[in-house]
Formats: sequence, C-alpha cells, structure tokens
Amino acid sequence: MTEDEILSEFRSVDALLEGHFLLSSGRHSAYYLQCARLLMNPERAGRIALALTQKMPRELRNEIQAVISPAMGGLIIGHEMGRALGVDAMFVERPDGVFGLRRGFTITPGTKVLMMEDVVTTGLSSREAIAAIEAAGGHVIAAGAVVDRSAGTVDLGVPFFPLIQLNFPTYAPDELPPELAATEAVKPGSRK
Ligand SMILES: O=P(O)(O)OC[C@H]1O[C@H](OP(=O)(O)OP(=O)(O)O)[C@H](O)[C@@H]1O
Ligand SMILES: O=C(O)c1cc(=O)[nH]c(=O)[nH]1
Ligand SMILES: [Mg+2]
Repeated sequence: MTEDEILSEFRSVDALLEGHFLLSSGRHSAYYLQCARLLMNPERAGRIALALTQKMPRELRNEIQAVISPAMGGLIIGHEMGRALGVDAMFVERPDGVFGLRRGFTITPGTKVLMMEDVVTTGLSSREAIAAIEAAGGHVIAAGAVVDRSAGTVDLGVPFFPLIQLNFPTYAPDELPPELAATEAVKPGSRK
C-alpha cells in the first residue's frame, strides 16, 4: 500500500479529523488520526496488518513469538498482526495508570515480542508499553504502528516499523497558535 492509498483510506472513513485535540502526551494538535474508525472494518484491518508485515524483514518476522499492544488503541491492530504473523496477541492495560499484563496473560521469559501500537506521536506510550513487557519477562525485538506521527524522529530503542509516517505539528499547551487557543480541545484517547 502506498502512503497516498493509506491516507485515502483514513479519509474515506472520516478517520482523519480536523479540529483541536489534546493528545495522550499532553500536547495539542489540529489533526487526529482515529485509527479505531479505520480498523472498525475487519477486512480493512486485516489488509492493513498484512501490509505492515511486508514492511518488516522476513528474518525478523519469523523471529516474532508474540504480539503485545498497549490498550486501548493498540488492541485491534495487535490482534490482526497476531493473525498475520501466526502468533498470539495479548495486551497491556493501565487501569491504575501504569501498563501491566492482566486477564491471565503471561509471557514465558525471553519470548520475542513485537510491541504493536496504532499511533506513535512522542513515543511515550510505546516506551511505557515496552518497559511493561520487558518487566513481565518478554524481550521486545521490534515495534510496529499504523501511523508514526513523529515523521521518523522518535527513538523507541528497538527497530520500528510504521505503515505510514506523517508530520502533523503538535504544540505544548503554552505555545498554541491563535486558531487553536480560540477553541476548546477535545481528548479522544483514554490516558488519564
Ligand atoms: O506516542 P504518544 O505520544 O504516547 O501518543 C500515542 C498514543 O496515544 C494514543 O493512546 P491514548 O493514550 O490516547 O489512549 P488509547 O490508546 O486508550 O486511545 C495512541 O493509541 C498511542 O498509544
Ligand atoms: O498522540 C495521540 O494521542 C494520538 C494522535 C493521533 O493522531 N491519533 C491517536 O489515536 N492518538
Ligand atoms: Mg494508545
């Protein structure tokens, strides 16, 4: 899939939102990629996961023994990546503010894990998820995401394979441009 094809899929399901958004990191943006809308169609989600596996070298793909995603955004693409790679897909979640495995999920020590996100902006959530997976005994050998909003500048400490890289500006709360400062921000994600 080309970048244009991927962006048209976002647009075709109204998943590329324009307005004033408060992002997970606390930064603000005039754009929001609502991956849940993109992935709500199972056929499309499966196709996107397959395209993502094609971004990874075959040797790396073959090494992956489990996919683990940070909830909520990472769940659907993580599950589809598990299907595409033929391995189990689990998730970490943070009802108390810190990512951890729940629901009976366990990792055999040393299991080679793909950490799978929907969107990476600052990489904060990805780094927290990687730390949680490593703390649970997993060995994160790569990260993936549908969208890298850092335009390739983020460092997750492991090889990172996004389907598409974008560079939508983000702003600290005290440096909002006038058009954003004039409107109330909405916060689509679930980080408290
Ligand atoms: O790279 P970052 O700056 O961390 O931003 C990206 C994160 O933000 C979103 O999650 P969010 O915390 O909004 O919660 P959600 O997954 O429950 O929607 C998205 O799913 C990523 O996890
Ligand atoms: O940084 C975020 O929180 C974020 C940005 C975005 O475009 N989409 C998303 O789901 N989260
Ligand atoms: Mg998330």
